[in-house]
Amino acid sequence: MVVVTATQARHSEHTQESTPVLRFEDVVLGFEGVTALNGVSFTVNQGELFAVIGPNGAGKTSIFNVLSGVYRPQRGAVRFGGEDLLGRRPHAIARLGIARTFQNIELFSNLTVLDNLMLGRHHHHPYGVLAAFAWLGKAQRNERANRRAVEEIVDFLELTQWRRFPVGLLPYGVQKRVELGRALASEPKLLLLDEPVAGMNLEETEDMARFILDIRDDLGLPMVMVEHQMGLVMDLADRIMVMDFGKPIRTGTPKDVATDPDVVRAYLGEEHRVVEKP
Ligand SMILES: Nc1ncnc2c1ncn2[C@@H]1O[C@H](COP(=O)(O)OP(=O)(O)OP(=O)(O)O)[C@@H](O)[C@H]1O
Repeated sequence: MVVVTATQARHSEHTQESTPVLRFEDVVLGFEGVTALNGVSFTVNQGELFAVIGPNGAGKTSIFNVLSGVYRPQRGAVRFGGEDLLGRRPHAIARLGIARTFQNIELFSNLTVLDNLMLGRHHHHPYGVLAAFAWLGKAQRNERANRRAVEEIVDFLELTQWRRFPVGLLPYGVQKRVELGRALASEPKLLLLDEPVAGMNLEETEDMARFILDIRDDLGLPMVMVEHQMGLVMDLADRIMVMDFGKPIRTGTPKDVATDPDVVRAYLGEEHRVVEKP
């Protein structure tokens, strides 16, 4: 079972102490004359929501592109579980259990919600086409298991009323939720959220925030989130890494980061000082 019956431990305050699932070590990535990442290191712990923030061009998307195998850095190491990710192609990294959502929705707009989610499970078809003919019974059982898993995700993300609608007809916020569901459908071990609330209105943002917290708290799934909306990051993240010009300038809890003078100066600007919550 995928989502609801998953037996992962609920999120606890111990995330900081557990063994990291992801290690990004001294990564350097350059493009003809531009250094996108200049010695970036961080770890993500089991069950942790780790956010990356920074101004435009700071290197946030480059981190995601390295993690998902789109870019290969010139230096450094990236380890996920026991595996070295560098040099692996995107589909091989996806197979290891890293799923990603995109800034711009990447779904099949003329297919239904259910069909888009089924496509998210393509790693879970253990039989090739020929084998499926030979072992039709097993393939059918497999198909039924995939359908059950997809229905659990529909339920978890409250998509029931839209499940048979073509995705292209749905409100933007719901489409972003379907994209999140597609990423969950692959049963990832790490989820990368690329600006999950970009372009959303307040209600859609609040819904998405709730689902992100449910994923962390109910499924214990570690996440890396890039997001511009400072309030959301401060509210949701366990730890935040603040990037500037390809380098982390501070990594810590929202409180640590919000009160760090370098962060306030370099990124937020004095006039945008984050007011600490009581
Ligand atoms: N494929 C590429 N070719 C050349 N330069 C690139 C490429 N990808 C990123 N860069 C450069 O690397 C730097 C970091 O870019 P990146 O997209 O990672 O920043 P970002 O923090 O995600 O910015 P934004 O918030 O605008 O998305 C920028 O100077 C960018 O122009």
